[in-house]
Amino acid sequence: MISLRNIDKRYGGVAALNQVNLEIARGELVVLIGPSGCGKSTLLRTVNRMTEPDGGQIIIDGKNALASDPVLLRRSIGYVIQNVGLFPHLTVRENVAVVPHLLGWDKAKRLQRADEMLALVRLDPARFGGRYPGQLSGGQQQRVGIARALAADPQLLLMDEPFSAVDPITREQLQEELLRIQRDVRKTILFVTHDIDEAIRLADKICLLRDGAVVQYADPDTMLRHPANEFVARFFGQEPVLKRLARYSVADFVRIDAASVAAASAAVAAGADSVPLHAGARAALSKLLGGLPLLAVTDTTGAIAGLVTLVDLTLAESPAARDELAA
Ligand SMILES: Nc1ncnc2c1ncn2[C@@H]1O[C@H](COP(=O)(O)OP(=O)(O)OP(=O)(O)O)[C@@H](O)[C@H]1O
Repeated sequence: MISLRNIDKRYGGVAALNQVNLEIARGELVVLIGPSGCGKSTLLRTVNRMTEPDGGQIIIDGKNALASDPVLLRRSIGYVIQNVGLFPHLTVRENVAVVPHLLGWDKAKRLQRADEMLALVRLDPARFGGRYPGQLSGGQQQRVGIARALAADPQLLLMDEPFSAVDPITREQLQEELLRIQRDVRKTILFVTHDIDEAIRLADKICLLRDGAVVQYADPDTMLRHPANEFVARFFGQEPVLKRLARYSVADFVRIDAASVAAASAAVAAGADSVPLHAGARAALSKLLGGLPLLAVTDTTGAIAGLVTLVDLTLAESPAARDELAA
């Protein structure tokens, strides 16, 4: 889908990008990560030519992107940034319909498309479509940003720290939504973040940059288990097994046999804490590390579905550990 070949970009004496090579397959979600100033945003922005590289080739779907009209190229690529950049004087529905409008779709079609996209990001079009961006929370605005980026059905989506301006709980919800949307619509996504857990949770592949160059490009498991060098190992830090938990939810570990459901019900009746099935495994782990023997797990209706324990999350029962044993 995308081939970046020998991309160079210099600002004065600084090499922001230095011979970057990257192959991204159709439908893959690739996260760019690395220390501040390593070139993540610059690399992302060369793909839609908001930054023109000094050298190298960008091939998108077999076409030379550096030879195409940059305005048309940008319209064909979805783009989501940190503070969304919604137009304050347009309604939510009109904001989502901006690119279809630029592409000349007729009004009925583009408004219908906007409503479909709002529903996709779980904003009720009847309730939110007519509001103005200033009447939404930060997380809701971010959802509108995603709906807008998807409105013209681009195959490629560029996301530059899209979730970094929201609180941690909203951020987790948005990550969950993005994974769900990705299961539904499968786009090729290039995603910049500073957040290691976010990278591990979302990425099919992580590209770790340093001083404008690619240090390692691999799936998160490989990156954590087989860091290419000391820099990669230090960047991802301690406890790689726990970090890999970021990719899993409580549903991957829950015990649902009758005895477990009974034990969980008794624990809740005695005042024990619970987590929903879709909660992240790391969130459950931090509760358990607070000294709880078990956590009850609830389903979408709030009914008790089973339980998880510390052992479930950290030892051989975990999918991560099973992978390790199988490897
Ligand atoms: N317009 C510009 N003019 C001059 N230097 C620039 C410009 N844009 C980026 N740079 C420099 O290029 C390098 C890479 O910047 P870039 O913004 O791509 O890094 P980043 O990894 O996205 O950083 P951060 O994580 O801090 O957002 C940095 O040294 C930066 O100072």
